[in-house]
Amino acid sequence: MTHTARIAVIGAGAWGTALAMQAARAGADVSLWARNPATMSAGRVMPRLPGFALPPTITVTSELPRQADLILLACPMQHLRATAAMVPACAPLIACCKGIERETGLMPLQVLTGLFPHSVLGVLSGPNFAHEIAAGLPAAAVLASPDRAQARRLADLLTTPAFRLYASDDPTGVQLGGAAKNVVAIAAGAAMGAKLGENARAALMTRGIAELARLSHALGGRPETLSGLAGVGDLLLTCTGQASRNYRLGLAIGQGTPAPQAAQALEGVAEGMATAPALYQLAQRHDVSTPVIATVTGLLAGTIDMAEASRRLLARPVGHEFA
Ligand SMILES: NC(=O)C1=CN([C@@H]2O[C@H](COP(=O)(O)OP(=O)(O)OC[C@H]3O[C@@H](n4cnc5c(N)ncnc54)[C@H](O)[C@@H]3O)[C@@H](O)[C@H]2O)C=CC1
Ligand SMILES: O=C(CO)COP(=O)(O)O
Repeated sequence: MTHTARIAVIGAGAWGTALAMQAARAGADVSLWARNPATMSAGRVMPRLPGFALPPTITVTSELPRQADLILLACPMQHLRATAAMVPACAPLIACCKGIERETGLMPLQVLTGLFPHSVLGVLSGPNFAHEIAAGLPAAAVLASPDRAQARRLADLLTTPAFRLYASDDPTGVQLGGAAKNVVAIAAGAAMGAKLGENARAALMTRGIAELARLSHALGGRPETLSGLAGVGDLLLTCTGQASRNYRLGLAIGQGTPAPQAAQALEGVAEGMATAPALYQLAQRHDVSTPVIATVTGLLAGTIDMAEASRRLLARPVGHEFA
């Protein structure tokens, strides 16, 4: 008899809820840890996923897992450390958030490694809007872990025909892709909000990928990862999909709303807000030039406005494309 995998999802935001639904579809026995489980019961519409009712196959709980085959951490990046610290090291842990820790400049796997030095660890990332995953629409993503065989084994636990989870042993490239795409999406949204045109957006996206490539190279990520699902794939989705919160944050800023008000008006977390300054600092520490990330950081901090942002990027010397 084959064993039914027990998957614990920590965090009942949009992404945690959608991942719990996906894990149930993959045949797992699923528990979903919510900070406020009273708002979630079988058949009731889920708070962070309007239009979707909680399937009866998912157990919502305020009890942290004591036994599991896989734990998915699906909280916002800036709460990963505190959330993970509550979880017993009883199973492989996968960080499903995208971003850089503001205070330390660390990526999700680095945060987890500090807390769980002896556990199997990984990250999950890719072009995935939660509401589409919840609806069971076709999608693909990457599960990366330093050990290729572990990555494949864990990815298999969540894979279904409609959700194609590829394995990778380049967590650095995968995490940088997920972090940077949110910052570039703010730039893309701002360009559209300020009516700079589709050409400007395409240029920002492409130059954003060039910044990501330089940063990833400096930090030991592999170039092919950036052309994959967690790199270009997610950047394309987030810079063009109207459902993206980071894109919508940029759109509002481009239309003249100050960043704090624009962020407050959003439903849910826009990770690029905290990640932009963290990524910029990381780039500076490694002597990597990242003008798009620097400009977004200035826009978010309110130290420059949209006109100055545009002026600064356009005033840069035009050299060789891949210099
Ligand atoms: N929503 C999406 O389409 C996708 C989101 N992600 C990533 O998943 C992560 C979580 O995002 P969402 O689920 O969309 O968030 P969300 O915006 O739907 O919900 C935020 C969640 O954070 C929780 N939270 C708030 N304060 C907290 C605290 N102090 N400690 C712990 N948890 C706290 C809230 O209870 C809520 O569950 C982010 O890193 C995001 O980039 C990744 C792929 C898709
Ligand atoms: O990560 C996402 C899609 O892959 C979700 O993007 P937003 O966080 O910008 O909504």
